[in-house]
Amino acid sequence: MIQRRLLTTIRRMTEEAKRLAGCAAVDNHVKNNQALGIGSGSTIVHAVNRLAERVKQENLNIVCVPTSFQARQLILQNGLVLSDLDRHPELDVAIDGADEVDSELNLIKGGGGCLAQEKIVAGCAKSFIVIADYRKDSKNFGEQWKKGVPIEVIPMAYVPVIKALQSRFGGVAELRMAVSKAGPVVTDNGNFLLDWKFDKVHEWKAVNTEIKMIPGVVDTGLFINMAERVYFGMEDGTVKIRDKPVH
Ligand SMILES: O=C(CO)[C@H](O)[C@H](O)COP(=O)(O)O
Repeated sequence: MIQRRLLTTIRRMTEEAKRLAGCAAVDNHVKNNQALGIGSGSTIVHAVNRLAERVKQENLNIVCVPTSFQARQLILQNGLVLSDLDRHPELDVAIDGADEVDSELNLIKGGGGCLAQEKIVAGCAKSFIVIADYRKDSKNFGEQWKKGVPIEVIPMAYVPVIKALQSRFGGVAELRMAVSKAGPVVTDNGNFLLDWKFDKVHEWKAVNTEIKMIPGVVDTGLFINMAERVYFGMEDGTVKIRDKPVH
């Protein structure tokens, strides 16, 4: 009973932390006449709610490019203007969640399986802003996020890619299985997902490039040197801002 209450309290606190991060990012980065990239996951829901509120209150002229089927639904359900990269290949800001953020502001993304479109959209934005709760804040990858690096692969290549990953970089790579469907998770692009559980801290920029060179790999959940700023919603109700370090 006490344990259940504690779990409910933690869940509520985490949700509030996500909300605070999402609102802060929208309030600080969204201006009139912008084209925005809309990320995927549970944290972005709060950002889109806040965006819809501001668009209504301030009569803003905003178009939104989604990173997934979920993001598209969110945009439509909130009465926002849906666009795409054909019409808006240059975005002012992209806002998205993350599974883990390291001290250099590199990210692991793709826990929700949308990494390929998320990376394309983030790459089209002048500013890529990340929103996350306090559990995502790490010095090195793997400290907080234990599910590995998601990697999207062409279905016919999943076994050779698993073999290549394990022999070149160690660790264990597994095909992500669906929960309410028999068989594997299929991405919005019709591909499979691998979760590569690495067993050491790597030089992530080089590893990302090498993984992308394996035939059959569509993209990785490693977002290296892409995020400009991260908003962390904290347990105490504050928001911590972290900018990309200047070296
Ligand atoms: O990369 C993602 C989906 O592919 C999400 O942004 C990431 O998994 C974070 O999700 P959440 O906000 O639910 O913690």
